[in-house]
Amino acid sequence: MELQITDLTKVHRGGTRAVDSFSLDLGPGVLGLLGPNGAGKSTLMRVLATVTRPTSGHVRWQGTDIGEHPGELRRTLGYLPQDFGVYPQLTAKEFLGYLASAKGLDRKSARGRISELLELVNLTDAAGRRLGSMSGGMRQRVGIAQALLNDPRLIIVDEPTSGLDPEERMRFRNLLSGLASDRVVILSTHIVSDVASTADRIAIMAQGRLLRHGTPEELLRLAEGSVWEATVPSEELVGLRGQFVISDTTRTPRGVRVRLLANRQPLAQAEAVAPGLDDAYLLMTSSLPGARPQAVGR
Ligand SMILES: Nc1ncnc2c1ncn2[C@@H]1O[C@H](COP(=O)(O)OP(=O)(O)OP(=O)(O)O)[C@@H](O)[C@H]1O
Repeated sequence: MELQITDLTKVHRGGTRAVDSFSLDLGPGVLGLLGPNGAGKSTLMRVLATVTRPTSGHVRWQGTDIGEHPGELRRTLGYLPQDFGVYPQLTAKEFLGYLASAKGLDRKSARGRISELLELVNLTDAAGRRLGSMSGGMRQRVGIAQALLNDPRLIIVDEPTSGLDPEERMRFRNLLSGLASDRVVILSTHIVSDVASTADRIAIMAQGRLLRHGTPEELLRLAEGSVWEATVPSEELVGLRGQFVISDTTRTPRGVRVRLLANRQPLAQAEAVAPGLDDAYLLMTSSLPGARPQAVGR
């Protein structure tokens, strides 16, 4: 099972180069696609899901070029777009039934599959509830159920945890990683904690380009030696922000505990600490022209 993305570029009408010479090969497992808002993640997901065509480059699924044969991938694709629209008047079961028939499943196998999926996403008891009356988290779970109707081998989910509470997020992440042993799962997000625990590999994207790709451990190793902590009087914080990328601050009775990124020891009292993925991500995205590291989610 393999998805090959080769030199992919998408220029939107109006000239925005949302995806810029992006190449990556993927096998089974969860790929966390991380990038700040506007990095081009949704555009890339839409090209991979064959919703929009690239300006140039190729995507191959099991060796077949999906530009020439989109059906090869569509048959085995589960896609949860960022702006997943629902019909508020339909119940979860009716909605899934409607999509199952749109995907060509016959009535009998659709019925069995829908019960299975409602069970998987923990919505069996809410099967008869109208989508309009559900919480954001419940609707997202209906969204993942619809993406799984055709037992896809390639699952693409775009910013799936926005609007979910922490418990729902965790359940959603566990659900996806449980599916990934024999499927290619791509999860795009700007929230590092969404991918920190579940992704087998992480790709960091910014300004349409792939900045880095590797296992979480490989990305952490790149940040080793660049993360420091020091306690400073709170009035020094503003000055430090002007000089360094600050990855975290915590108030303590003795001042502010600051976590910051620097190539060498930034302050006499600073101690080197082990990097987290938040730090690694900040390090890779904060040096970009026009980057606003404070906007990076945690
Ligand atoms: N249909 C479109 N027409 C023109 N420009 C677009 C279109 N869709 C996206 N863009 C632009 O392309 C760039 C990348 O947007 P995209 O939505 O792919 O990024 P993203 O990483 O998914 O960000 P977000 O998390 O905010 O959705 C942005 O500058 C955006 O304004």
